[in-house]
Amino acid sequence: MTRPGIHASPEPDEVPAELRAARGTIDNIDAALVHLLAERFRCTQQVGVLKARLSLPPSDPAREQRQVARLRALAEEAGLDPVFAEKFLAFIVEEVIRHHTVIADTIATGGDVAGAVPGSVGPGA
Ligand SMILES: O=C(O)C(=O)C[C@]1(C(=O)O)C=C[C@@H](O)C=C1
Repeated sequence: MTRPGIHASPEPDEVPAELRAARGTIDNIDAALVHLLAERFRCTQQVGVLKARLSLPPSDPAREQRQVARLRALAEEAGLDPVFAEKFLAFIVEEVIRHHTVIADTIATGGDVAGAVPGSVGPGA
C-alpha cells in the first residue's frame, strides 16, 4: 500500500499503473473541489453576516433561479449533465442557507459568529 499523505488516496500496490495514474488525476481534481468549496463557503459566510446585519432573509429564490439558468447553460457547454449541475448547486445552496440561518440566530442572540458554522474558524476565517 502506497500512503502518499493527504495529497492522494492510499492505493494497494497491485493496482495497475494506468488505473493508478487516472486515480491520481481524480485525487487532484477532488482536492481542487475541496479547496474551491472551502473558498465558496468562506465567502457565503461573509454574505450570511452581511444579510443578518441588513435584516435580509437567508435565502433569495430569485437569485437562485438566475444561478440555475446560468449553471445549466455552462454545464451544457462543458458537456456536464445540466440536471446534475442543478442538483449539485441545490445541495450546496441548501447548506449555505442553513449556515445563514445559524449566523442570523447567533447575531440576533448576541453570540460570536466565529465558529458558529463549520469551517468558519481556521486559516482565512
Ligand atoms: O447570493 C446570496 O444571496 C446568497 O446568500 C448566496 C447563495 C449561494 O450560495 O449562492 C445562497 C443562498 C441564496 O438563496 C442564494 C445564493
